[in-house]
Amino acid sequence: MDHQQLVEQAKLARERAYAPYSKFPVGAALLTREGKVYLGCNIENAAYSMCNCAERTALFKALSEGDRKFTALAVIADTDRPVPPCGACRQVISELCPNEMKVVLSNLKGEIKIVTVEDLLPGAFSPEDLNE
Ligand SMILES: O=c1ccn([C@H]2C[C@H](O)[C@@H](CO)O2)c(=O)[nH]1
Ligand SMILES: [Zn+2]
Repeated sequence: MDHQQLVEQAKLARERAYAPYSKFPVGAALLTREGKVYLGCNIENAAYSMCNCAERTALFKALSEGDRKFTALAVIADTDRPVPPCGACRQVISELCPNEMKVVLSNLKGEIKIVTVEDLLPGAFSPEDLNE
């Protein structure tokens, strides 16, 4: 599965977004080492702080199904620039995905920006920082 195909999958996921408050649907597609794709959409709630982003939906689906090895993540929204993940997602992505993994940011205009996990959150707080 190439980056463009992963973006197409993210676009499908976006159609399933539950975003009645922001009216800003987002889709994500997470590729595993074995070639499986987990889709994620944002899911909002009338108690606004309970909203979950598309990226974290995809990651949480994957981990809860037993997958932990990922090779790429695509994200898409109707933005002027390829959609930038929020801070919370950057933190979660940085813990669950390898630093050098590619994250394919995109928008409905067909623009794509490819960054690494490390680019998204340089110097992220990580499990190694916990002194146990
Ligand atoms: O990268 C992003 C940015 C925002 N959102 C969601 C959160 C909220 O539901 C809506 C508006 O912020 O978009 C995502 O899912 N991913
Ligand atoms: Zn987010």
